[in-house]
Amino acid sequence: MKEDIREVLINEEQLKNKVMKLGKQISKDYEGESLTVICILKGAVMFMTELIKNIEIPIEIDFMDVSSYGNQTTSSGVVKIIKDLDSSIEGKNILIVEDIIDSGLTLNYLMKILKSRSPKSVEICSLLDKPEGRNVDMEVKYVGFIVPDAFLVGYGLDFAEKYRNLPYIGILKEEIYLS
Ligand SMILES: O=P(O)(O)OC[C@H]1O[C@H](OP(=O)(O)OP(=O)(O)O)[C@H](O)[C@@H]1O
Ligand SMILES: Nc1nc2[nH]cnc2c(=O)[nH]1
Repeated sequence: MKEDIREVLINEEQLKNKVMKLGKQISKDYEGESLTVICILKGAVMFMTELIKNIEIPIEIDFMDVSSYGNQTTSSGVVKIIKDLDSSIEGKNILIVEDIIDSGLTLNYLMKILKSRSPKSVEICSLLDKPEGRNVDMEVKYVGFIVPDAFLVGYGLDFAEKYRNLPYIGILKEEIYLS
């Protein structure tokens, strides 16, 4: 796997520190409130499990799986729900946890669906934000790192389902996804 990585963009230490900081901020912002954390499968799994260890208020978790990329490196623009939430979110504070916002199409679609279910509030926490890729405007309350316009893998992010278990965020060599 390592030989397919052009450069380590964010190392384990940087990830750990940032996740800790985000967890503290979320704990402070939702103090005295209840919170449901929604993990968007599969890319956000590693981030979400680390993040919730750093959230110090009681939370519930739920999972949703949507896909717009398939095995491609650019969004198809068509977002498909593969797995919906298990529970109702009516009247609840919702925090959507994502690994990356690129075109914004996935979250734009998700926000519309979740807001139509009458939650008390919905906010987004994304580990990575790639503003150069954006096709739709998106308000993101919590962002870990602003990243350049390159295809990233590791810490949950994949290319064709591979590299998710790398403990850092790396830039994938172009010859891997162009071949
Ligand atoms: O802002 P966008 O351009 O919509 O891209 C962001 C989405 O792309 C990735 O999901 P993917 O469909 O690859 O599924 P995965 O999380 O299961 O890898 C990522 O996890 C985000 O959900
Ligand atoms: N793995 C991965 N998935 C993405 N989805 C949107 N942008 C990216 C990216 O850079 N890497």
